Amino acid sequence: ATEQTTSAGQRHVTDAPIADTTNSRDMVSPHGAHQAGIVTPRPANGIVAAFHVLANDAADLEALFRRLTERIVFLTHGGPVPDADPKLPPPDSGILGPVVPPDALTITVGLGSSLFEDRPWLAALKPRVLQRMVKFHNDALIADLCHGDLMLQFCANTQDTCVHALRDVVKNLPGQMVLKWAQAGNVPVLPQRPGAAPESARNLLGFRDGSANPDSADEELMRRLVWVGPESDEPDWATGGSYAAVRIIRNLVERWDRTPLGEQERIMGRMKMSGAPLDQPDATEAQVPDFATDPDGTRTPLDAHIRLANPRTPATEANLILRRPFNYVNGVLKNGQLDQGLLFIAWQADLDRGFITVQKRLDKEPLEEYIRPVGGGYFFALPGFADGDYVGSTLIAAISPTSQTTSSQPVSSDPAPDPGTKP
Ligand SMILES: C=CC1=C(C)c2cc3[nH]c(cc4nc(cc5[nH]c(cc1n2)c(C)c5CCC(=O)O)C(CCC(=O)O)=C4C)c(C)c3C=C
Ligand SMILES: [Fe+2]
Repeated sequence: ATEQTTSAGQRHVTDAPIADTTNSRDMVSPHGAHQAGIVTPRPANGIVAAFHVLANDAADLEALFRRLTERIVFLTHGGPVPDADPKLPPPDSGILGPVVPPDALTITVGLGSSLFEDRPWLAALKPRVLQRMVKFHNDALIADLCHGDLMLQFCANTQDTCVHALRDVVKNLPGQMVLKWAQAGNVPVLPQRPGAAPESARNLLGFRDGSANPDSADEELMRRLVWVGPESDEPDWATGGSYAAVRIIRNLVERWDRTPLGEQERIMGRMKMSGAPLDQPDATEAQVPDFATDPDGTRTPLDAHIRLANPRTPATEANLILRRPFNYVNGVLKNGQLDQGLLFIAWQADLDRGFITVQKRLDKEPLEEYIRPVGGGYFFALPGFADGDYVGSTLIAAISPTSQTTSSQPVSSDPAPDPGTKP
């Protein structure tokens, strides 16, 4: 490294990258009626990590949730790391230095269907439409990249902060959960022109992604589309939660980059550079397409991605989802192809009505030739928690004392007890 002296007389290593600290003091509260990281603004970086949970009874699960909450509260607020004793492993990985910045970090906790199904004392409390993700038409699912008892979504201004938080959780909850898979991603931060409407970030197919997303700042809309409400058919403990559909979707970028621009635009249903809908090509990405006056698909093909995903009929209003994806770049596959894609994350109040219905409409779409879903899962994001409370407390409170008396029995994946012996 070359060194130079700054005007303040300090030595400065010029070829060492210096993290952009402009926004490192941004703090997103982890507390509230809903967990952070769902309708809070999406920062530039994210990681989704899925875990096996080792809890065998309600007390174990409560201890896990309480420990996780402690880490979430510390990491999202930031602060000095504890002093290290040279004779012991350091309490912090040190990646972010002696003071952890909040950096807009959010950590969102979701539960997979296996957590409930594998534990008789939890089974009755499973959210109504929480289910194991099953294969869709174009999926080539890799078992090691799918499902999980518990999912954490980390979002922050920098990837270092997400990595630091993941390492912290893994280190601080040994014996409570074991990492199964993780996928990192980011969205390009575009320079915003002063006074101009914000523009959506681009995905790795080069298109703006997010143009027609429901407005996450519209509380009434989010109440309808994203949050499980008290009037729903869900168990009471789930009020304030939300369903996540996570999909790791490879983009076959070499093939896409050799596809003519006009074909790319017909596949998506939007102009590549501006994001305008094809039926109003001189408009902006904010323009709403008018499919009703184009019933034969002359302007927007009937099988265009946006037309299938959202036909914009009164009936399909119920299927709207809140997308919060990240792009991922994983290097090179064994066959020499670039391993890049979309870490698709969508939030909804009802998984069947939302993601699953939309994905069924997208099955066999022309875009399938250029994408391959390889992983992911469905998770239920726990309701929010107040300062002093812990994430998952409503679920723990709902576990009936009778089921807890049998709770020391092993989970179903362990050998069944000998029927001839008394517990
Ligand atoms: C099942 C849900 C969806 C999956 C999976 C999905 C994958 C996927 N999408 C793109 C690129 C774009 N999608 C766009 C819009 C869009 N996509 C979905 C759903 C899924 N996409 C919806 C509901 C919508 C909104 C439709 C509308 O309301 O008009 C767009 C257009 C811009 C935008 O509105 O965001 C792009 C571009 C890729 C590359 C991809 C898989 C890799
Ligand atoms: Fe899409």
